[in-house]
Amino acid sequence: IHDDYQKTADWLTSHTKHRPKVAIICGSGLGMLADSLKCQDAFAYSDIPGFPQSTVQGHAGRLVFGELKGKTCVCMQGRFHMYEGHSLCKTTFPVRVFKLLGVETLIVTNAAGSLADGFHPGDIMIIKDHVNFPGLVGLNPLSGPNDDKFGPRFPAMSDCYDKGLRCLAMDIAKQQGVAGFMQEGVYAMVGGPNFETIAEARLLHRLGVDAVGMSTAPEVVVAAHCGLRVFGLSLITNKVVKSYEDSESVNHEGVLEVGRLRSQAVQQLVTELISRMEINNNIVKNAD
Ligand SMILES: O=P(O)(O)O[C@@H]1C[C@H](O)[C@@H](CO)O1
Ligand code: HPA
Repeated sequence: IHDDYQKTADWLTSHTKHRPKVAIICGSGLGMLADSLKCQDAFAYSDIPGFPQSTVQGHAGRLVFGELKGKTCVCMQGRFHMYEGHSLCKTTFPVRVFKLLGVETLIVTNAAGSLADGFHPGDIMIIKDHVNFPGLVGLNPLSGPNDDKFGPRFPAMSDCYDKGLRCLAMDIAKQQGVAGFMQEGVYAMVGGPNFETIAEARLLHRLGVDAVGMSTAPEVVVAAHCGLRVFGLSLITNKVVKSYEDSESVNHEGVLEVGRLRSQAVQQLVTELISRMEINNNIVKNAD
């Protein structure tokens, strides 16, 4: 299996001069982050050996290499979800490829519905921790024989969202004047693709979940397993309906719409975070 990741990494290394230290996974409607990379090399997922395909609207299906504020990055414009029918190994495949490419920091973004009472659509939540519901019942990308080359059989998950990066992001939000809609909280992954019933929403709320979505946790588990530093952001695109009296209902178009509305704020925050984070960067000259 290690060979499969290595083959993809080798193919990418032979097709771009960029040697990224930071990888970004863009959530629903947040793919524009990739457009701001300079000196781009972009590949359709369908052209990359071993890569799965994106099937969800709002996930373009391109891997973009380039520079952001002088730092070399690789950006997934579109991610893979369990509900698309991919195995968890496939949904997290790019994370191990990034590791083999020399990436040290993974930034994950997603669209999520809020359960916390003080949260509102348009808020940006720094992910402090997650509840991996599929993982709790054995649907875990690390299931099966452990690959010791990536990490240990029983990895700790008690500190998978880097505290230093969380603090830095909050400082940056204050400086950028967007602290008013910044939050920090717990993200829970459910399998999807249906949105939650009211009883499910109430259950999640009681369990202390602040935001719910259908991705991210498996990627972060695989990243933490292989020693990547992780930073995560949820864009709150809707309130999860918790009352039988509430006539509102959520839909994917609405999710994408809030993504468009806040895309610039998310982009500015992530750009500044990358610019200010410490990495052993090695920009390759004359990459075009
Ligand atoms: O890829 P993310 O987690 O941002 O996508 C969310 C969850 C579903 O895929 C979709 C629902 O609108 O957005
Ligand atoms: O309300 C939601 N539930 C699950 N996933 C989501 N992704 C965006 N909004 C939601």
